[in-house]
Amino acid sequence: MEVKKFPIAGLIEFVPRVFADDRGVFFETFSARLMAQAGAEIEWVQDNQSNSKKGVLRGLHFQCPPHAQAKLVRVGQGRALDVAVDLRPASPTYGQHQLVELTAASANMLYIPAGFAHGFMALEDNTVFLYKCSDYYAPATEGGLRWDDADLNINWGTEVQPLVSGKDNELPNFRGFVSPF
Ligand SMILES: Cc1cn([C@H]2C[C@H](O)[C@@H](COP(=O)(O)OP(=O)(O)O[C@H]3O[C@@H](C)C(=O)[C@@H](O)[C@H]3O)O2)c(=O)[nH]c1=O
Repeated sequence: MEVKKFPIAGLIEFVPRVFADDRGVFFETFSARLMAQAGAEIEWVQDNQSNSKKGVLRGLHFQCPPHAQAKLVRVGQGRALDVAVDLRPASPTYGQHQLVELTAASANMLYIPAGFAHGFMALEDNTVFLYKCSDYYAPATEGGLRWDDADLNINWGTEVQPLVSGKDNELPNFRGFVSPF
């Protein structure tokens, strides 16, 4: 498993070794030992899956303390453009984001610590998005930011208007945002 780090501290990409043979492929999707070695010793409590059409954009989401969530995200089918926005007030990269393309073919995964907003856009029909969370769903603590916020300035790489939920269309902008982290 290859481990990659980013300019935003705490984000880690894991790229498993994919073993192919006549039957198909095999790869590891999670290793607690490896994550601990990479500096992310997390107790996961919930696994989620969403299936999306091409152009669906979910985000930017987080849960506030005391139910903040670290996430380990990957794509089981299709491709997604994933984004993590640093909302840790003490971080030198506060307000900055990292884009990572997640593909079923490469089986890559992104570890996102608590203190980030997270979102993704499906790049293909039938994109299956799979992720582990370090805390349970707690809707009363949900927060978010607009995916197309001018200050965050995320390049989603599409001219087409993404398909966004009504809830996500109501999310606030980054200007005036007070981080709960
Ligand atoms: C997130 C979540 C949703 N739900 C329910 C609530 C709602 O009726 C339905 C759809 O919820 P949402 O519209 O919030 O789903 P979605 O927009 O896919 O939300 C997800 O987006 C990505 C980007 C994340 O990072 C996740 O943490 C999560 O916020 O599923 C749960 O039961 N458990 C959960 O953990």
